[in-house]
Amino acid sequence: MMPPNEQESSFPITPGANRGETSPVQENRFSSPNHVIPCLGDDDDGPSHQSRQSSVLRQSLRPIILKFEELTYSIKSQTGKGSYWFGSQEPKPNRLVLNGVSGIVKPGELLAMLGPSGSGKTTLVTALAGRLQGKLTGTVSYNGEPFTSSVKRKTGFVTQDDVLYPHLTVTETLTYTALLRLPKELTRKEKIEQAETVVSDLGLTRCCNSVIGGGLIRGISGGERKRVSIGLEMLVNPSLLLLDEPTSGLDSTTAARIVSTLRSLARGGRTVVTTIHQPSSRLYRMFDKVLVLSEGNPIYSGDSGRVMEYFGSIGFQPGSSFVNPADFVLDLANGITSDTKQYDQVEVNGKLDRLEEQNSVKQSLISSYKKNLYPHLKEEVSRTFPQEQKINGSRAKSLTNRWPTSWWMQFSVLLKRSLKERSHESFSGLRIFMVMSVSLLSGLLWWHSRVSHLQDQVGLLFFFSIFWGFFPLFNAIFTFPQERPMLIKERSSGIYRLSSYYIARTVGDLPMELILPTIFVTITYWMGGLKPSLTTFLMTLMIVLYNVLVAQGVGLALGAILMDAKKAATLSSVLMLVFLLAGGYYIQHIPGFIAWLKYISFSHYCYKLLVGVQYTWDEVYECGLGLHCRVMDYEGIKNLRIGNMMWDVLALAIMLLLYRVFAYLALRNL
Ligand SMILES: Nc1ncnc2c1ncn2[C@@H]1O[C@H](COP(=O)(O)OP(=O)(O)OP(=O)(O)O)[C@@H](O)[C@H]1O
Repeated sequence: MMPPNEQESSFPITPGANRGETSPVQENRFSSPNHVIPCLGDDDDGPSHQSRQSSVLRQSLRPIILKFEELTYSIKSQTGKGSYWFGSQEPKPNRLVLNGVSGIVKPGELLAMLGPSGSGKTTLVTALAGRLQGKLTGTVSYNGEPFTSSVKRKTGFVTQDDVLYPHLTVTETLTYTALLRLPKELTRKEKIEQAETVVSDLGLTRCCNSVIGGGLIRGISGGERKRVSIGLEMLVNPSLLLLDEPTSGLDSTTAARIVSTLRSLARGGRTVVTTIHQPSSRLYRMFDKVLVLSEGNPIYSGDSGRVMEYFGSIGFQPGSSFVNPADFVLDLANGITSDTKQYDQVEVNGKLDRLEEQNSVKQSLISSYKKNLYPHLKEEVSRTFPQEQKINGSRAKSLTNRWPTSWWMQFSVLLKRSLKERSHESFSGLRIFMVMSVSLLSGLLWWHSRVSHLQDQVGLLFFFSIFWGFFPLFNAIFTFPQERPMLIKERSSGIYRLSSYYIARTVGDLPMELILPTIFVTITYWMGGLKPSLTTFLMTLMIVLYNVLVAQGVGLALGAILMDAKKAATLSSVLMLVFLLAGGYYIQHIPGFIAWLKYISFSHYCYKLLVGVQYTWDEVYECGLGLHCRVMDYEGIKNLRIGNMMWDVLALAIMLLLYRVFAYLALRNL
């Protein structure tokens, strides 16, 4: 038996009639405590009184009419033959992914894009969200405007893959985003309340304190994760909501709940567009309009309830009267007209005949669309609606505020979020154990080394420079490749400046990056018998920390430029090996033509500085029985050419700045 709610709204004849039956207030099932979507099957988890007052499912204040006309998008096909360097390269033909797709979606409507896998649904919804890279021809307009930053802020886009931080809880995820996305006119308290409202409206109350999870971390379920993703977009009460396969991988009940939420959001005056793979007939009935794609070509665009009537009118009838309309149109989009007929053909004529017939069915459907549906659609798209003119007035005002919050607010929220998300990593027992054990082991190996064993002592100083070059560099290379999806998602929604993110992200790593070397140097310096002077110890510590910051910058730059942790790790291994060899400890007489390598090695400058502060100019050591030599005349130290140490400090300062600028510029090009 179908629930009464769904019976009432099944198979609308026209979108207008469909909306006429149910006003936004009636449709908003979630404004009633009995209708909140439960979390993990919790049926009595109703929203609070406060959330009912300020529900995110409330009416949208700035409705948007979305129009798209003759959208065409092609990509270069990969032929796989030849390569740039070897053999001749065949010219790559362009492959059409979208071919003349048009449509109109008005506030209050829920449009579903249907089509077989690879038919171009994701490409189309990404284009409508203003995020498609490459050359798109045709026009997309939002109340007659192109995709401006003000439209961007009124648009919510939920991608197929949920991009969420796995270690944050549901509430934390929504609260941090609320603090970043909601305008500065709202107080902190109001923003937090808005996040709480989303938690309760989307039925996430029960799992609000559970971590999101992902990968190997156990967290909330797939359906809950999808609702969190929708909730993140709902925080700003978007006028236009675009979703890519929000129900994929979910059971039918959860999928129905999500589509039902989308319908409620549409009924609140929003324009909602979603792609969907294979909806059940129950889900199909919730859509107002459908757009069916076949290999990038539209074959139907219009009311969901008129699909069967339309295809019947052009000679395509379903095999049985109880067929799910979605299954029927998906078969047609694949060129399959009727199950029985199709399978007979396979057996009798073989694969080639079957493909030919499918192609001819698809061509016939494309021509029928152009002849019967497109002229009406074109006329509707070119018409100007009263709502469009009304909203244009607010454009100038909304364009003046490019960012929802101040730089400082963005920085402080991003810093807190980064510290929270990465606390498990920064303060991981394994990292602390590693540093402690290496420091104790080196302390024991160099136990109370004496100046007379000069080779050993400078070896310890060189070890400081190399170990604290490798370790921070390797930790830093993963930073941006790991963060890439989140950064792209949040930056394309115009939530924050790159500078506030960049500084927050690098500052967030500093406490642990600096605490660990401090512990290490403290233990190893005194155990290793280096100069027992507090000043020399503190200067040694400062130099090591300085080196850590430079190495971190190199790691960040490599990660940001390559955006691939594996490649960056390989490159940094080569780089560190070069720095190790050219650092001035192992090879004292590097051939002139390659001696420049040491000047680009930050470990070389660090090593020079460490030796420079450890020994004074007139310091002597026992270089033979009863013989005393000047430390500075020791072959390994003499070749370092220790002079004015300010030059070494300056060289490191330039590297510190330069590598971080490189990393920033690489992120700008993401
Ligand atoms: N950047 C790209 N590089 C190569 N091929 C692409 C690219 N973008 C899209 N395509 C191709 O374009 C076609 C349409 O892709 P799209 O992801 O839009 O399809 P879809 O209908 O969403 O598929 P699915 O339902 O499986 O997600 C596919 O054949 C895909 O391989």
